[in-house]
Amino acid sequence: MKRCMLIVNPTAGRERAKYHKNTLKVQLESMFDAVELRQTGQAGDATKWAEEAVLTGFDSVFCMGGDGTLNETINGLARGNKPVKFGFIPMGTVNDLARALQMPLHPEAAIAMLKNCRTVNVDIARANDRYFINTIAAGIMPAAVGHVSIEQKTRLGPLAYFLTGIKAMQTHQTSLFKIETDDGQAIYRSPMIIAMLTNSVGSFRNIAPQARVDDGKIWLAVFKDFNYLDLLKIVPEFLAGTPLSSEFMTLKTLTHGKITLLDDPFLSTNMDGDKGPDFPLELQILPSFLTVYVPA
Ligand SMILES: Nc1ncnc2c1ncn2[C@@H]1O[C@H](COP(=O)(O)OP(=O)(O)OP(=O)(O)O)[C@@H](O)[C@H]1O
Repeated sequence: MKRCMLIVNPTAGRERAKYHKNTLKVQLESMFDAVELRQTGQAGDATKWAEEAVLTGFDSVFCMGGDGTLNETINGLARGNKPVKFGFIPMGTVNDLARALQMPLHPEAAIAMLKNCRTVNVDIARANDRYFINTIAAGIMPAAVGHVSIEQKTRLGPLAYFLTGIKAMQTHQTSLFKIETDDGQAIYRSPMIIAMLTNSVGSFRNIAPQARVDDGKIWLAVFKDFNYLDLLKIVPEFLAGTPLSSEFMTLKTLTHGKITLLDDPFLSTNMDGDKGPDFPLELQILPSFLTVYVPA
């Protein structure tokens, strides 16, 4: 018997799940013998339930929510560590994974897509004792975007994060990072570092446009400090989709590595849009770990 667990965050995406969860359940009932719908009541539920689904022999786990719910569900699947297929209906502000997988961003269209879908294998990565599927970032910009309000997100969408981040960059705060990889170690003073698995970061594709969801690589961007003239050049280019040049960042790939903060013990990280683990970060790619439902 093929069973599917459906995890819904009722608070995600300005509480829109209530309009779509029953349509999704009906669609899943046409694909599986049984569908178990669970609604999260607090942070941590999605991880706990996804792990339970793996350990109790479910065929697939679906989630409906923003990037935070997605990250929690993937953490449960990774902890369970057995092959269980994963599907999701994007309901957040940015939805980087959906963008990277060319999935419809509107919940109705994403549910309809399941009528004609296939699965692909997608990399995830571990950072210390947690897992991510899009990004782990640290520095002045990621710290600022953690404070974007629901009103700003509603009004501006992903642009709310971009504008808040650009404003924060003008404080010119930098941190000293030591980055150790197979190629050796290097020390950088930087306002921001981003380790990413997909080509979509905060909805933009300018940082690592070559990144593929299954390339087995972590793409690490270490940004240079932007002055006012740099920003005048970068912002219009960035909004037009031009890839960011090496004049403004160092981009490298790794399969595993360690990032240590040398001068600021209080810098926090942002992982898939929510608070991530603290430095030092031990990063490890898990190639093609996740089997994900995507458009056929
Ligand atoms: N019932 C609940 N009440 C409050 N918070 C919850 C509940 N269920 C889950 N959460 C938490 O809500 C957090 C935010 O959810 P999520 O990121 O999915 O939506 P979102 O904030 O609307 O999306 P985005 O940040 O992309 O706009 C999750 O990290 C999760 O831990």
